[in-house]
Amino acid sequence: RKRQPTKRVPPGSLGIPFIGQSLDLLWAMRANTAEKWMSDRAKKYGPVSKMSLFGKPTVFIHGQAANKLVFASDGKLSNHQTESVRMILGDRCLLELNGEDHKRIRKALALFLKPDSLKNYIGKIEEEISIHLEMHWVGKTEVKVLPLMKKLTFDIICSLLFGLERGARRDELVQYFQEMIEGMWSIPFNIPFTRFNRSLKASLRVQKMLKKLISEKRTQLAKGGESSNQDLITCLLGIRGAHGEEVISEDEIIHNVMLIMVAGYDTSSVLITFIVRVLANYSNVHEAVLKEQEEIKKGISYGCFLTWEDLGKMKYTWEVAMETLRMVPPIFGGFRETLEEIEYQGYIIPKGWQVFWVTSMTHMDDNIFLEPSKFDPARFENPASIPPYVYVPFGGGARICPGYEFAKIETLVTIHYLVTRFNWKLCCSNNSFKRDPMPEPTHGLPIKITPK
Ligand code: HEM
Repeated sequence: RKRQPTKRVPPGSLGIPFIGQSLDLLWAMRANTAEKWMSDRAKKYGPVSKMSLFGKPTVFIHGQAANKLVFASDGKLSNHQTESVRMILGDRCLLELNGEDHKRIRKALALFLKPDSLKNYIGKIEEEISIHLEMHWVGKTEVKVLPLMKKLTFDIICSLLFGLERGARRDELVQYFQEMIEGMWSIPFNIPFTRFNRSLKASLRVQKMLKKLISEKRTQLAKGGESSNQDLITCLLGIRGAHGEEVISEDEIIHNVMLIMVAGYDTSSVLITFIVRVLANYSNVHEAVLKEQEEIKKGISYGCFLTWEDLGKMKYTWEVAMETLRMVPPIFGGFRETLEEIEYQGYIIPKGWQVFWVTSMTHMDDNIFLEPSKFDPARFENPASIPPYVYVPFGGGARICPGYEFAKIETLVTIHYLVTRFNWKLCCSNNSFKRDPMPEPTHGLPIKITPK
């Protein structure tokens, strides 16, 4: 009788209980060798391997088929964040929801984040950028780009998404918020004086502030005070069911507002910072971006804002952004959890295990992108030529980033103002960066600037 081949879990080691390979990966991220660490594992164990990350057995898969499995198998995989992310952001945020609940909240967020709504906010974004440049760039000879872009994107989020004006309250929120995000990718030991413990405390303070904000917005809404150009919180409070009841619970609003803060702040600021670095490193790219933006500037009358049509003309600038995202994706990768035992490439992935996908594994694959280390925006001249599930800076499938258009608008408008108002060069020749977990250029990318 022929023996059935026994199914095997993938090769690899789960390492020391609970800690596994978490510290190795975090160290590699901080040394900017995480991509190498992952590809070394792939060379050693093949396309599917096991390890233990952030307290859970994990299978690392990569390549086009792996991305397809992660992004298009909603019934077999649930979204799953590490324990630290769940405890800090809350269990009602989109990242933790699946099925109907996930659809309901995404639909609500899309009401605000869809291009038709965002079109109305370009002026408000420009206003924040103008104030930012006057305060932090004009009259300076040297600036650090990353911290400034973080400040700018946080201000844009506060103004557009929360309707929170400049002042002491915004400053207090940013301080707690920064403490909160520091422990998101850490081992969830809730022991005093650890990063994780500080993050949890800061998360409670942020939640308290948001509760108060929501209560104020609810009162305003009841008085009929808000109508057009509403902020995200007001928009979510305004969604009503058949009997006039609120459809999104208060916890859901708080947890998702915190998620949007996190998801929208670090990502876009990193993208804009790395575009600034690209423009300093490649004069031909800088010239082409400047030419495109100067043309658009000529068409804007004095005192008027950029329009949706103007953004549509920024084709080359967006190709530069896409190539920057290919080479330095802000999101390193992510996790899913198996809802049932899955068979993949001859191995089984047991129920309840984490599946780990990594963005750069297809972005830097020379079978997909020729000469992947070369910066070449022309790869994106015809986006339809890029095969599915290989270019994934915004993820894919049902969980593809809902903030894509928002990120695109703030990036294009910021770059428009930076290139048309300033010249710059890098202060340090060191082009390296670390991940924490977002990419951070050395010293936050100091540059010397001169006004045009
Ligand atoms: C350059 C900027 C950005 C990048 C590269 C980016 C990247 C991503 C990626 C890769 C995912 C999917 C993660 C997964 O499948 O596990 C994601 C999800 C998400 N992003 Fe973004 N993002 C950006 C900006 C934004 C902005 C500006 C917002 C909000 C205003 C936002 C909100 C979200 C949310 C809410 C999710 C969760 C979606 C879900 O689970 O259904 N992102 N983002």
